[in-house]
Amino acid sequence: MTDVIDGNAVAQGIRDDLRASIDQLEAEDVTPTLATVLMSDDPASETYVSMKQDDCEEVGIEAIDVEIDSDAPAEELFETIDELNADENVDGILVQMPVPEHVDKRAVLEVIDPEKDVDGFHPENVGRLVAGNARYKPCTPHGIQKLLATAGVDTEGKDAVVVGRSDIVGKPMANLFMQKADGGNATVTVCHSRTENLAEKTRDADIVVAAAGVPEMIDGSMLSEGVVVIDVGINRVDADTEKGYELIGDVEYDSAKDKASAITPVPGGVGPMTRAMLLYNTVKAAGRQSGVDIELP
Ligand SMILES: Nc1nc2c(c(=O)[nH]1)N[C@@H](CN(C=O)c1ccc(C(=O)N[C@@H](CCC(=O)O)C(=O)O)cc1)CN2
Repeated sequence: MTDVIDGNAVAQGIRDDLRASIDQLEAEDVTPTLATVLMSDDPASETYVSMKQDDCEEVGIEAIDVEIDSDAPAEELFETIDELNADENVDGILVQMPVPEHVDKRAVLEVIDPEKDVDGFHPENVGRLVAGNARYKPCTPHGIQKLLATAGVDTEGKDAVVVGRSDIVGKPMANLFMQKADGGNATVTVCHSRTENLAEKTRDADIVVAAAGVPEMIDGSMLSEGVVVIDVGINRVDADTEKGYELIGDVEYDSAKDKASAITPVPGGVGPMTRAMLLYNTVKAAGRQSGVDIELP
């Protein structure tokens, strides 16, 4: 029997558990506050930001919603970040990615105050993560570690193959898997668009994290019996549905499920965990910046 890992349920558990930490902050008159900044007309990005706002409301995090025209000058975004950096009431700042092409993404990540960088994308936070002393773990790979732990998958000594080398998922995931820490101690292979014989690599894996953004690029023929499959892909493809599209992962679900001991679905797998770990980082940021010593789940 394949364990279909229910990301919605695990994420709900994290949101419920975070209530106790938020209560600890509230007892000291601290309301954790997250500012989301959206500079995009991409419908998927709009959906994610709106879901993040709703999640904040559910758990008692104050959410500030900043929207900037996608064709506004880049300076408008930089000025907004400066203001949010200076605002003592703001604990966390999230600039939804991707930003428009005329905006220098790396410069954006560098101007966010590292203490407020709840995405964990600032170079200082990336460096701390690689050094094994993370301030804020990036939300998606952190969420995947939580999913694996909840599903009882021990990564120690396992062969983990990460397909995709993005700054948001692939690179931090590979780093976390290789660390001498819980959720790490794996032997890690990172595959990408120039990898030759991908199927040979994925067939050797105990754990496959598919994060390439290519619909159904990994199917059952590329996997070994008993593998754990984590599907990060959330691809909108045209379909005859009410919304006009359906969500497809980077994994061909049915054939992969036949091989897997555990697998995440799309939707309802990694996506909700990305959002839950953003709340976690925001509460952590509020604790750090207020000096209130909170316990985190
Ligand atoms: N600043 C950031 N930008 C982006 C990040 C990030 O971590 N920080 N990650 C991705 C996308 N992402 C976060 O914003 C994200 C993706 C998916 C979901 C989600 O909840 N998906 C649902 C389905 C939602 C739907 O109906 O479309 C699911 O999988 O069940 C949340 C966040 C890029 N940008």
